[in-house]
Amino acid sequence: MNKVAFIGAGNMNRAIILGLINNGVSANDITVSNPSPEKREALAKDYGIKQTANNIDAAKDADVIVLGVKPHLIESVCKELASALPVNEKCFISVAAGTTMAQIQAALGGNKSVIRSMPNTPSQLGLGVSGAFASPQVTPAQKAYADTLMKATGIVKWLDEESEIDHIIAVSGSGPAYFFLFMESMAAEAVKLGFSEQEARQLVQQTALGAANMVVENDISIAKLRENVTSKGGTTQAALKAFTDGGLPELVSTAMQAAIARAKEMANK
Ligand SMILES: NC(=O)C1=CN([C@@H]2O[C@H](COP(=O)(O)OP(=O)(O)OC[C@H]3O[C@@H](n4cnc5c(N)ncnc54)[C@H](O)[C@@H]3O)[C@@H](O)[C@H]2O)C=CC1
Ligand SMILES: O=C(O)[C@@H]1CCC=N1
Repeated sequence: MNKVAFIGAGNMNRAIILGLINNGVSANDITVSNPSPEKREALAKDYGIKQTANNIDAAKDADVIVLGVKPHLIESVCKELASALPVNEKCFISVAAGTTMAQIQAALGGNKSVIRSMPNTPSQLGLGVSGAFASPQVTPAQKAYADTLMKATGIVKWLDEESEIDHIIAVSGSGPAYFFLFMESMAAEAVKLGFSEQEARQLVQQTALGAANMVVENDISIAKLRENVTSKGGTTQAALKAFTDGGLPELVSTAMQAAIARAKEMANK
């Protein structure tokens, strides 16, 4: 079991493909399909993987098929593949938010091997997080192979309940965008303070990188790391008071619950 097809050459599949290539998966074992040529051709040119406009051609020799199209297209892509391929022999990994196991299996024509995975875009750096929930039909060999694939892009958390996928979405699937918004806001203020856009980006990205690495490298709580920056009566305390007075912790909770609610709403379309 070593051939993998990616249906869709968009942001998420591209991030996973880059993660796999950077971790030594052979380009010969990877095929990507996408209706329009630009993104799939760029992937083929840059990384040597195979590409095609035809989903069935991409998937026919694959052991694992990663479904990386927008949620509203997952069912039609599954029906297309099931109409032409022996889907009992394959393992499908859907990365879509808000498309349920039941919907995917029904579109594939029954109880097939399906894994719902929720990755995130830092997968392209090998720094991704993937939550994964497997249907009972997934064999131990398929699960082991899917685990290896996902681990090439970062850490993997296997889930016991499908509903936990929505929680992974709220934390790590959508999570990079929360940090990007925060960094954008800091950079915009840095520009207002007189730094050039390039300087502002450099200051903010290095601060974020340093803070994230301090969390990774130090075996102490994140709260303690925050306290270590916060001199009593000093500048950080003044800034943090503005955040808490403005309701930042509650707002983070509201935002994450909104992501969960939206995932459920998408599933009930
Ligand atoms: N972008 C992210 O950070 C994450 C996205 N996801 C999931 O990944 C999936 C894809 O999202 P993105 O990559 O952001 O979207 P995207 O729009 O960047 O990529 C989707 C790609 O699918 C292609 N496509 C459209 N119809 C197709 C078809 N019939 N057959 C093959 N390819 C087709 C499009 O041309 C496009 O290149 C979604 O279901 C989303 O929920 C999951 C986790 C994180
Ligand atoms: O925004 C979305 O719906 C997808 C799922 C998680 C990240 N991007």
